[in-house]
Amino acid sequence: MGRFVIAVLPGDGIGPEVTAEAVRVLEAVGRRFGHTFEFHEALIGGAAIDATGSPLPPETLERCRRSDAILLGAVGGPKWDDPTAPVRPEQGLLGLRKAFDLFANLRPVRVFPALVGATPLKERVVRGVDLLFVRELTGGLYFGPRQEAGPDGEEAYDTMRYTRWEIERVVRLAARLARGRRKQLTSVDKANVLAASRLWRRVTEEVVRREFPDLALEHVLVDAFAMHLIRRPAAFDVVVTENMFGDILTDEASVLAGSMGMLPSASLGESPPGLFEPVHGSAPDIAGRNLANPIGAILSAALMLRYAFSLEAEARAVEQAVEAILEAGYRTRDIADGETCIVGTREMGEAIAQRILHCAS
Ligand SMILES: NC(=O)C1=CN([C@@H]2O[C@H](COP(=O)(O)OP(=O)(O)OC[C@H]3O[C@@H](n4cnc5c(N)ncnc54)[C@H](O)[C@@H]3O)[C@@H](O)[C@H]2O)C=CC1
Ligand SMILES: CC(C)CC(=O)C(=O)O
Ligand SMILES: [Mg+2]
Repeated sequence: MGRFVIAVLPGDGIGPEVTAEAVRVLEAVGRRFGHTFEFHEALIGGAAIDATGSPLPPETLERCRRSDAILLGAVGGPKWDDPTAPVRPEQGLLGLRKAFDLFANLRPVRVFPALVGATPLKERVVRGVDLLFVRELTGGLYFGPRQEAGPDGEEAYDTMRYTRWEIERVVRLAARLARGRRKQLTSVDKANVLAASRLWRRVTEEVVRREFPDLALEHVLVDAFAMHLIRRPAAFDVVVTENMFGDILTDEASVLAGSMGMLPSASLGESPPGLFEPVHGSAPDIAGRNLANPIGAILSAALMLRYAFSLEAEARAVEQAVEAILEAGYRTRDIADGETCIVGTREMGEAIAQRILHCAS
């Protein structure tokens, strides 16, 4: 019977709506398995800018530091989109990832059998897809030197910079995960053009051939991979790639799973706390209307149980509850195909929580 402290950072837009459902599900897990989860809310993103002027206030960092894991919703929205503003909501999230050195972002993409019909792709393409993206999260273009605008405002740049050490540690983690799966590792880069990608490919090749000779390793250029991902997704197992490529490819991969609202993520460093958040953003177009799909956030809570607390049976109970509720026909609007029961964010969370509480296995 464990006791775990969780920092909850709801953020903006649909963030508070989906994190509330992930908390509801964790509470159900606590009741069913006899654990105590202690939740402490803190501000991040636009909500934090409004309240304190900073997208990542020191109190939030301190709260996270004193927690075993962090559950986050999403940040950003039109209210804070002024390009001349001195601070932006996204800086809060990037700052949090950097502060805890969360260099590996695990983004599993699984197609639930009940949702095969929810994607515009052919059934034979998506059935059985089970991918794990490992996205480097604290380097590359999102963290390299940048110039917002030159003196005349007519020039700007961002820099993709990687060191051997940054590549080695994320590739090792991806390779270890591949070992526990189908032993297939795909590294995605743009080595025909980018120097950082050539280093990425060289280091990946060395690490995997030397330390993981049992894995099948292939290198694929990112533009072609974007095409393979929707033509033959079942051909891949673990995909490791740099920060921005991973960001873009996983939004694309959400089409396989049926919706942006379906994908979870776990951001891990060498030590706790890890950060657990859905892949999607703050979805201002549907915020505040009980329309958001909370499954990405709920599956992120499952990843928290697995990776932060080593509670594998509990993680599986959440994943099985999601699967069962989808099989039973529950659908939020984004995954509805016309024949199933359309429910709101809260009803979907409640159904999954009830399933966890009342299902024996
Ligand atoms: N991790 C984060 O906090 C992220 C934040 N953002 C921010 O979010 C804001 C909106 O960005 P967008 O480009 O619109 O991306 P988005 O991911 O918020 O939304 C893209 C589309 O997917 C839909 N969608 C997203 N999550 C959904 C859910 N749970 N259920 C049902 N539908 C869902 C939205 O309604 C929208 O049509 C921006 O301010 C952006 O900077 C974007 C990506 C990640
Ligand atoms: C800083 C985030 C807004 C970047 C992003 O889209 C993501 O991590 O998914
Ligand atoms: Mg993204």
